[in-house]
Amino acid sequence: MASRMALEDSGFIKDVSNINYEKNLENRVRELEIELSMLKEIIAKYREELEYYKSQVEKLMAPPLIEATVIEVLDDERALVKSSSGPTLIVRILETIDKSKLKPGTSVALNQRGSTIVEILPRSEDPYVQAFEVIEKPNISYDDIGGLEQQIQELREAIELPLKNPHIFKILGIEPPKGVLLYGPPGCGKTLLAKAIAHETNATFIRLVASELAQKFIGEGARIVREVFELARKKAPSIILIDEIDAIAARRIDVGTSGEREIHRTLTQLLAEMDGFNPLDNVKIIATTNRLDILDPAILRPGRFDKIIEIPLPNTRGRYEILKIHTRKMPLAEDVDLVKIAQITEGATGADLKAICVEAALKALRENRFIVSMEDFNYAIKKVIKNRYRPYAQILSNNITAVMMYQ
Ligand SMILES: Nc1ncnc2c1ncn2[C@@H]1O[C@H](COP(=O)(O)OP(=O)(O)OP(=O)(O)O)[C@@H](O)[C@H]1O
Repeated sequence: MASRMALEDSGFIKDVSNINYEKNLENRVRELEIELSMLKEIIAKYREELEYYKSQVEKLMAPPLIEATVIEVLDDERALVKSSSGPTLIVRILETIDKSKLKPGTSVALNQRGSTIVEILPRSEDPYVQAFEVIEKPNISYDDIGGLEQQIQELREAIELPLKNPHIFKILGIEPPKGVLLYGPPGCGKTLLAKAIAHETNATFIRLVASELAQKFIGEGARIVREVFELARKKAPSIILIDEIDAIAARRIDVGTSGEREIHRTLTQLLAEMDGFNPLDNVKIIATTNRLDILDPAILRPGRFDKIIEIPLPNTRGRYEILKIHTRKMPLAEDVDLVKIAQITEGATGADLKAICVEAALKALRENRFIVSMEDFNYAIKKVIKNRYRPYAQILSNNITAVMMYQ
């Protein structure tokens, strides 16, 4: 007891409790600092959330924008558009818009006054863009087409010559065909030919898939056909490609259902558009079909699709030419014999031959080789045949004899 009193007198005990007290305080300060920084983080998070909700409210309160489709970009500041409400307008382009993305057919949003393009809409939201595709100048040339020399010649006479030298037809007093119908099995180069013709004539290429008009754009077919011809005239010289025309132009026994009536309206509009322009205008129409036999004779009348060209399955020489094109940039091993491949792929379409080349190259790549061998091609032929055809491959020792049949 006496010693404690002595310690107290000396101030030692007081010092010890002071030290503890200060330590406690320091700890508390540290705790509070941690709490403070946590609270700051929480506040920042709430601020962020608040900003987000504010922007959402602003968006909800903003006036609606107007949807439109670009017809033509006039210069850096202005474009011609067709607004979804009907009229064709010349509008300004907001400075922040990436002008390289504005093309005929691009779907855009106009501000509420309909005076300025303020946004480029994603492709999938635009029914027009899905309904037809516009390519200013396709980069396919005649060199990219294997075989089909005679068909190319006929197309050049029917389309390229009147587009490039209309006066020749005037001098001779004859009318070139307005429309050309290409028919034959799928994947043999019909679309490719149409694109090549557009390329060689520097024409705008507008592709309309008729089956989509009939299935996806119900109730809009006739309007879309009208718009396509309007656009083609504005962008002339132009080539309109109507793929799978049988979807809207098949012979019909009766047009009873509303769907049938709608398809008939689309066809009527197409025929009216074709009848309405001069054969020497700068707009040409190419249609394709796999089913010539089911077409309504009305579309084959003079002044409509009065030139019919068959695009058949390629023969051996055609297959060789197509293989040469699709292996043009491929490093081939010495044992690769394209003539042999052409001989054993009877019945293959151009699309099949392309698939065989791609498949062979992929096999080499999978095996870390940068050179494609005959073995890769043999594998690819079997694979493509197996995927697309019924059992037609007979493997005879090291040789493959593939007999392909068009389904
Ligand atoms: N004669 C050919 N020369 C080179 N490649 C070809 C040829 N035919 C087809 N191909 C290849 O096959 C692909 C498909 O051909 P394309 O789209 O022109 O066929 P299509 O006859 O229009 O078929 P579909 O009737 O299905 O539309 C082409 O992109 C091309 O790579």
